[in-house]
Order: sequence, then C-alpha cells, then structure tokens
Amino acid sequence: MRIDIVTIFPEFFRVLDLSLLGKARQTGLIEVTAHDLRDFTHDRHRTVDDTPYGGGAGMVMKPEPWGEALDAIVGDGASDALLVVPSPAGEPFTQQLARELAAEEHLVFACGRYEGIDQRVVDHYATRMRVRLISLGDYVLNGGEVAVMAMIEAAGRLVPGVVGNPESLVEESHEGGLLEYPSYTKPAAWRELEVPPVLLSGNHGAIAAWRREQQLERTRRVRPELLD
Ligand SMILES: CC(C)N1CCN(Cc2ccc(Cn3ccc4ccc(-c5n[nH]c(N)c5C#N)cc43)cc2)CC1
Repeated sequence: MRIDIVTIFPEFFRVLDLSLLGKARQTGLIEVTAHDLRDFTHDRHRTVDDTPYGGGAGMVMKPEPWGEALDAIVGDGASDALLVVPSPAGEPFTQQLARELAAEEHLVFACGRYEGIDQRVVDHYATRMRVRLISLGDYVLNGGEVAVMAMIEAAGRLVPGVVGNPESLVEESHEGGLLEYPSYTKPAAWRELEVPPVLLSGNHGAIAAWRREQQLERTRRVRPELLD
C-alpha cells in the first residue's frame, strides 16, 4: 500500500516512523510520504490561504497549491488512487471504513486547515478519481492531521502482514459488531483484585462463552445501538 499525505505540517507524521507502522514501512508493506503543501506555492510568503468569498470568519485554503500538490502525486489525468479528505462534513469513520481503506492500493490524504479547502479542489479531483470526505467523529478539530493519523493507524493495522498475529485482529472492539471483552494477565491477584476464575480454568469452551457474554454485556451497557 502506498500512502501520500498533503499537509502544511509534514513533521506531524514523523511519528509514523515508530511502532508497527514503522516496521511496515521498513519492510515495504506500507510506503508513507508526507508532502508539504507550501512546497507547491510560488510567492515569498508561501501562501496557502485567503479570505472566503461571501465573507465570514476565518480563511480558506487556496485551490492552486492543492492542484499542484495533488497532480505531483497522481499525475494530470485519471487515477485509481482514492483521495481521502478529512472533514467535519464527512461520512463517519468506522471500522468498516478502515477495512475499505485497508483494501486500497494507493491512498492520498488531503489535510485541510483553517476553515477548510476551496470546494473546487474536491469537485475537480472527483472528475479524475474517487474522492471520499470522512469525519473522525462529531467534534471539532483544527485540521485534518489528527484524523489522518487515526485513519492510517486503523487501516494500516488491517493490511495483511502488518500485525504479527492476524488472530489478534479478530476479537477486537467493533470487529463482529461487538465491543471487546476485558483482558487480564499475571499476577492472578493484584491489589486484592482477582482474575475471573474461569480464565484460570483451562476450560476453553467455558472461557469462550464467558468472553462472549462479557462482549454482549459491555455492548448492551456502553453501546446498545450496536445491537440494533
Ligand atoms: C459558520 C462558520 C464560522 N463555521 C466555522 C466552522 N465550520 C466547521 C469547521 C470546523 C473546523 C474546521 C477546521 N478544519 C480544517 C480542516 C479540517 C479537517 C477536518 C476537521 C475535523 N473536525 N472534526 C472532525 N471530526 C474532523 C475530521 N475528520 C476539521 C478541519 C473547519 C471547519 C463550520 C462553519
């Protein structure tokens, strides 16, 4: 999988050199490149924003730098890449959407700032490639970078070979539509809190049944709408 990120804060994504994704990059499973949008400006101040037509608060990101940056990544014609634009107005990011992103060969993330990116950028690239506006959740961020980091982590870990033991991806929260069961490790007793005895029983059938019941109880209590 190839991932390109366009942002005015490319250093924000240095953290992707660490942990699982860092290893996936070293092995070539996932190739991540962060591009500085300001490298595609031509004025002394490397301007990427301007005042909104129609008035209103804040600034809007100019279309020209975005056009040059995205063309440098996907060329000047049609592209099979998927352009992901984090936006408060986007479709909700879910585990299912993470699976869909994980199946893509080439993802291009457009990280907006200020009040967002001139609409014509999305409108233009929608004539040349698939474009999805995606929201991390119903709260307001200052830009797209945090959302892109979450999307890359959620999708990247689903790419075959990135997570050592693929079984660990199966019984997770939101896999199978339920929240995950509680986990325990040694010691068996800690600050007078005991590990549930069934987990020490060696009875794998009873353990599986207990874990399923824990998933159902936790989902009923915390996220009942997932059971609809
Ligand atoms: C009336 C007028 C003053 N209002 C002004 C605020 N407008 C909404 C508004 C609010 C903040 C931002 C900042 N921003 C810039 C690019 C960008 C990308 C993603 C997100 C983002 N926020 N929350 C998420 N879940 C996101 C995702 N994914 C936020 C972004 C951009 C836009 C609504 C209009």
